[in-house]
Amino acid sequence: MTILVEWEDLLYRYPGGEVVLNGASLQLAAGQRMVLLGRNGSGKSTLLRHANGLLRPQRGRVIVAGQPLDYSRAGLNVVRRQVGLVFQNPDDQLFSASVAQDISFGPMNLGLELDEVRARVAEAAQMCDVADLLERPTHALSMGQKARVALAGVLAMRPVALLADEVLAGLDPWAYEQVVAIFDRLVAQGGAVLLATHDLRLAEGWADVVAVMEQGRACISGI
Ligand SMILES: Nc1ncnc2c1ncn2[C@@H]1O[C@H](COP(=O)(O)OP(=O)(O)OP(=O)(O)O)[C@@H](O)[C@H]1O
Repeated sequence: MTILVEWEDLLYRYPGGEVVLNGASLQLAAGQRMVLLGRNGSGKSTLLRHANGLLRPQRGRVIVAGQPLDYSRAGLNVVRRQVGLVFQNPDDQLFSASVAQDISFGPMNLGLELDEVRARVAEAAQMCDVADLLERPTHALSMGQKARVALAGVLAMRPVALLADEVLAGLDPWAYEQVVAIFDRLVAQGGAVLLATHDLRLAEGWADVVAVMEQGRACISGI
């Protein structure tokens, strides 16, 4: 079993806040569909934000594709190609004027050729069904459209592990099924998907592994 992302005994306290992660350990393996459950404020997003170095633990370590995270700019560039993180609130993820610019932001930052960037943007936009929105300003989208654009921006980086925070919450049933199919495709290609969610349907019907955040730790659940 190839472990793509490993959280090892993390301790994390937000500046001036309380301890959120306290001995949190979890492994996400290639080919896994994992759901992370837990009450509001239990630390699910905080755990996810450690996987690509957005947060740095005060104790413990994060290992991606066998390498402990390197928090230098170059190191974070490498890890952000491997681990894609979709935020809970798409407004935290969308910055550019247009949808096309937003989806191309990540691939442009990788320094890819323009043709390659265009191909990736077209592919990701088509997968997420936002191809007809490419010229639209991001601020003029509905929440469900924003969520799909944010996902397209992450997919355009072609991550091997995709971590998403409540990404399915605001989607209509049709878009929901479509996004689940995108996750399944990534898993079938040897990647892994971890969804932080309150959606028990996903835990019961979709996940291979269900983890629960409680008291600063992630426990693998039997359900
Ligand atoms: N930027 C921040 N600064 C200080 N405290 C924070 C910050 N972000 C989150 N917290 C606190 O850390 C704790 C864990 O938050 P987190 O967002 O990780 O939980 P969650 O399990 O994802 O919650 P939800 O299900 O509501 O999305 C909460 O008590 C929250 O108030």
